[in-house]
Amino acid sequence: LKMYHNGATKASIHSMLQNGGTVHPERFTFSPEPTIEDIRRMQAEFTDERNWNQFHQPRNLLLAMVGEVGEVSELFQWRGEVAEGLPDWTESEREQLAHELSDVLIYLVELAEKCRVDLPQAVIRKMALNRMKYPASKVRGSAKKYTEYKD
Ligand SMILES: Nc1ccn([C@H]2C[C@H](O)[C@@H](COP(=O)(O)OP(=O)(O)OP(=O)(O)O)O2)c(=O)n1
Repeated sequence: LKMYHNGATKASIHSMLQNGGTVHPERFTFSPEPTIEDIRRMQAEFTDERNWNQFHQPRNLLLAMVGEVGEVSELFQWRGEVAEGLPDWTESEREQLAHELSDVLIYLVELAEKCRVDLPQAVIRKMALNRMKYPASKVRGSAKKYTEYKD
């Protein structure tokens, strides 16, 4: 792994540049685009152009997504624990991971579309439920499931 000044890596420098040059190597954000709706539309165009909609029923999309989750798992198996930022991974391994995670997302987004779940809004609702179920004041620093909390 190539290290720059103060142990910064190529990935952490990329994240610094992404974050307006501020030196917070631990901070990471996504690009604002494409949105989930952009991804839905791009995949719809991809399948339309190939007349593949006939194969893309919800159950098939679910199986395809789970298959791609398996491919993500393959990249992590037998490695032992992997630290945040994947410091020991090669550029090629990182790119493979980016591909497999994208496959999972593409199928997830299309599955949600075919099930008529408005995914971005569903996430907002679900996160509101999560916050109610796990009040920060009550659960901070503990990973217990909500059923294990008394009062
Ligand atoms: N019937 C299909 C086949 C592929 N794809 C798209 C969505 C995924 O992003 C990607 C999946 O392609 P592959 O099934 O070829 O899987 P991989 O890209 O993971 O290749 P491999 O299984 O060889 O690693 O292509 C799709 O929408 N519908």
